[in-house]
Amino acid sequence: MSFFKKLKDRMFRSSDKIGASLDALIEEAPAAGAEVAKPGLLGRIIGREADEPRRVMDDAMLENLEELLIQADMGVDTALRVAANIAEGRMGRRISTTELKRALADEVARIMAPVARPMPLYPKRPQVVLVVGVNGSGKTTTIGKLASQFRAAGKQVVIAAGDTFRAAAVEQLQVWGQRAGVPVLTAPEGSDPASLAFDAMTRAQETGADLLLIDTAGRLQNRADLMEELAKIVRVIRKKDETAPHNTLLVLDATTGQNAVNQVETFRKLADVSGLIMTKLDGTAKGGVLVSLADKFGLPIHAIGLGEQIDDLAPFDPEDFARALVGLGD
Ligand SMILES: Nc1nc2c(ncn2[C@@H]2O[C@H](COP(=O)(O)OP(=O)(O)OP(=O)(O)O)[C@@H](O)[C@H]2O)c(=O)[nH]1
Repeated sequence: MSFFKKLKDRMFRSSDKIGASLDALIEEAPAAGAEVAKPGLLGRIIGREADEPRRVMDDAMLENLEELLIQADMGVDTALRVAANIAEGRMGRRISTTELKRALADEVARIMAPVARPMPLYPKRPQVVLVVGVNGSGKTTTIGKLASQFRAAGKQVVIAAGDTFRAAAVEQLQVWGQRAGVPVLTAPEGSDPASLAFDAMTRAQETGADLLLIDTAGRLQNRADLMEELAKIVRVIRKKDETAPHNTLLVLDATTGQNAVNQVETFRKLADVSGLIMTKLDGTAKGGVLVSLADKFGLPIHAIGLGEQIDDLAPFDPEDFARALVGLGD
């Protein structure tokens, strides 16, 4: 299945997706003084763009557009700038829904293009990938999906179950390891995650593994503890390879909307985040938060999660994402 098809089928299933709101923005009764041209009968039947409803781009419409983008979790700053860019050169003109969607998709794709980058692979063996994020963001699932993809690409992968505080998390990772056909190194519940990371590093080096994926705990209640724990893992693996970790991936749950912005801010203080993976983009109307993140932080978005199955991790394609986000067809 193509990326776009999967995105379109799965992403933003919710009925309040941006596309529907954009349709309503043009079609619904506007504020007093604004003008909407109703489509002719033929236009309604065959749905030609020329016959679509149109609305004059004026201050009221600009304001509606700003509100819509803020509600779509783009964040206030990004929403205002995107709306202003769309209005530029269009003020006083009657525009159709399709024109509005295309203009928005172009703006979104322009913001997203620089951050759409796959996780870089380095000539390092093992390449150490530290995976961070709050509990429930989808770390375990994402590690399983990544392991499976890298394995399918011929890489030898080892997983370290670094969330030693929760037996359930370790068990879940073992299940994903089995599915991906990748060994999962574990340690007794409550033991030191850094010591497990060191053992995993040793094993990965001895066995000539290409990649070592290290899961970490995600409790944010006590930031100082978490920071110390992550710092200790990094210190310990650097005893074996001073350039490690080579990637620090922050896994974010798209359904949390603007909360994801706070998580990036927090985790950037806790660890040297090198890239993002956004999970659960299927079935949420909050995909706009990716635009906000790209605009605010410029961190690479390596992949997106579109479901709970092992092959539901897709590379991030800015144009397809933008079209799916605004509800444009192929
Ligand atoms: N729909 C959907 N669900 C996802 C996706 N990624 C993860 N999930 C689900 O989200 C839930 C949490 O995922 P986990 O991988 O356990 O998250 P975690 O960050 O490891 O959480 P802890 O194990 O609590 O630390 C699970 O029910 C997953 O199946 C996704 O892309 N789409």
